[in-house]
Amino acid sequence: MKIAIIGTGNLGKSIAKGLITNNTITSLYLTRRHLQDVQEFDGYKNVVLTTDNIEAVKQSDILIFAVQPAHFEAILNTIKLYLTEKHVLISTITGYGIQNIENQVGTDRFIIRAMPNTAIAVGKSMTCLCCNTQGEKRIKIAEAIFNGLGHTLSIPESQMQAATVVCASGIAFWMRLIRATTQAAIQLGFDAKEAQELAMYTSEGAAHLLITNGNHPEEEIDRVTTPMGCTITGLNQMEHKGLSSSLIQGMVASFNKINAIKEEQI
Ligand SMILES: NC(=O)C1=CN([C@@H]2O[C@H](COP(=O)(O)OP(=O)(O)OC[C@H]3O[C@@H](n4cnc5c(N)ncnc54)[C@H](O)[C@@H]3O)[C@@H](O)[C@H]2O)C=CC1
Ligand SMILES: O=C(O)[C@@H]1CCC=N1
Repeated sequence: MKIAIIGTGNLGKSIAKGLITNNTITSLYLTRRHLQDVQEFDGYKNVVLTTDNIEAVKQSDILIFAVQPAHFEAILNTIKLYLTEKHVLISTITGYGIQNIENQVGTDRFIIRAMPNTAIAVGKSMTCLCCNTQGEKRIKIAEAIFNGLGHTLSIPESQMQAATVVCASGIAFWMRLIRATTQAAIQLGFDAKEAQELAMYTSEGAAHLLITNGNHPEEEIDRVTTPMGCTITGLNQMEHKGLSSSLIQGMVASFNKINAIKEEQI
């Protein structure tokens, strides 16, 4: 596949790492305004670093846009004259709807919105996908790319904002939970390195139990909570302090912030 990542910042670099590691690229153009910030990709076979978005578009079939929302419109304006029937446009941009993209480049383009997360760098992204009518003819290509770098789910565009919170911001939320677990483990007597090891692999195990067994979390919790035991004592104390409630409220606040970002764009 001939892929370009337009805007190789935090997410773009993560996608590039994933693509290079799983070796699905024929060529990979990485664009950024200042190339010194993407030097880590210099020297990889078939990877081209450039500040020239038009050149990247001309040389690629699949265009993955990973710029900040405020920069997207200007970039689409710059490249739209160079789009041909071969191009599949994949936007990872938060709060920027398909209709906005169509307004820039036309309804006859293959347009897909993808919401991956930074775990794409290690092939473990949960990526939600949606597309315009034309994009349905190319959605299999997007699924192939993102299934190679984790797990995908096709959703209606109306759920994309929620997917951004749950999946993309979700990496940060889970990191904070893992950090808090690490801090507790240190207080309980482990050194910092061991504490993080315990937190990381325990959270991995919990997720894998659900992925493998397909159970509801409470079913797995029931297997751990000995009556009058330490687990239920800890869990109940966490709920008294608002663990579930604060997570839910945080995620709803995050969701509402995307509406504010959208309004700033108008
Ligand atoms: N960071 C994340 O975990 C996720 C981010 N997103 C979305 O992806 C987009 C990018 O996010 P980040 O990577 O965090 O932002 P970022 O700011 O780290 O990266 C954007 C990059 O685009 C570059 N850029 C700006 N104008 C350019 C131009 N004209 N030509 C080439 N490059 C240009 C910037 O120099 C910057 O390196 C945003 O729209 C964000 O909402 C979506 C899912 C996850
Ligand atoms: O924080 C943000 O706004 C972006 C979108 C999801 C992850 N990073």
